[in-house]
Amino acid sequence: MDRPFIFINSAMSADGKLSTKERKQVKISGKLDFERMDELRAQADAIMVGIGTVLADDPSLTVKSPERKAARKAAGKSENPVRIIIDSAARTPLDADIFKKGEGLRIIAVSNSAPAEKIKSLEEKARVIKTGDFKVNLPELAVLLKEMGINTLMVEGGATLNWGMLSAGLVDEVYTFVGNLIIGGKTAPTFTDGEGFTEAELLGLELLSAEKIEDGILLKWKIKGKK
Ligand SMILES: NC(=O)c1ccc[n+]([C@@H]2O[C@H](COP(=O)([O-])OP(=O)(O)OC[C@H]3O[C@@H](n4cnc5c(N)ncnc54)[C@H](O)[C@@H]3O)[C@@H](O)[C@H]2O)c1
Ligand SMILES: Nc1nc(=O)c(N)c(NC[C@H](O)[C@H](O)[C@H](O)COP(=O)(O)O)[nH]1
Repeated sequence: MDRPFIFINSAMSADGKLSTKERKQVKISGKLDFERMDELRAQADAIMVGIGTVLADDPSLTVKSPERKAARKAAGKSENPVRIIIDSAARTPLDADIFKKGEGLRIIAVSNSAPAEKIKSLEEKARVIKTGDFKVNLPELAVLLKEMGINTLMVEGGATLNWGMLSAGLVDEVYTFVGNLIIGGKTAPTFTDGEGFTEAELLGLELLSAEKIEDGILLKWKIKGKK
């Protein structure tokens, strides 16, 4: 399948959570890891999050550093990568920060069962791509994104989208910043939620690097496929 190089970059607590049991955003990264994330964003052709993240965090998904934005412009690119929301039912709020902040193309991926009137209102703010009957068909979307010239795609989460991408075999590398805190909670989102693999489907990884950053550790993994 001709698709972009796809990596996930998320921050999780030492006990593997992405946020609290109320899905409240937690500042897990320190200054240096946010800097690292900003650099990853600036180097990426596109950034992708799920609608759950948009509804919980209202992220702008913009590049923060003026130097990085200038470097992108000097290279003839938009100051921000393409920003993509995976949103089966077209629930993205029209006043979401992602529409208000920064220049650059926004893409909302919806399923074929999304309400027509919601799609119509989103089309004034973003390019809407319809794929999948009830939930977004991620493999099909990946091929479309590659055809659009997106060669490097950064997935920032959340928990369910990470599952969707990993279980579809669409992820090449995973970068997890493990922060120095415990969040706990049976219902708190983890790095990978969703249905979960059976013993026969476990996903094998190759450790690429482990690096201490401030009080946390950055683990970089290459996906090897079924263990
Ligand atoms: N710490 C971090 O790095 C980080 C990063 C992002 C999000 N978060 C946290 O994660 C939580 C959000 O995670 P979440 O799991 O609720 O939502 P999510 O952001 O993973 O969005 C998942 C939603 O995307 C949609 N979707 C459509 N097609 C899909 C498919 N094929 N596969 C998977 N999803 C599909 C569905 O509506 C699904 O519910 C928030 O609390 C947020 O703060 C943390
Ligand atoms: N790398 C990272 N470390 C964290 O500690 C944390 N909570 C997130 N969460 C990711 C989520 O997408 C955030 O909501 C955006 O990172 C908000 O920042 P922006 O407005 O997008 O710049 N990501």
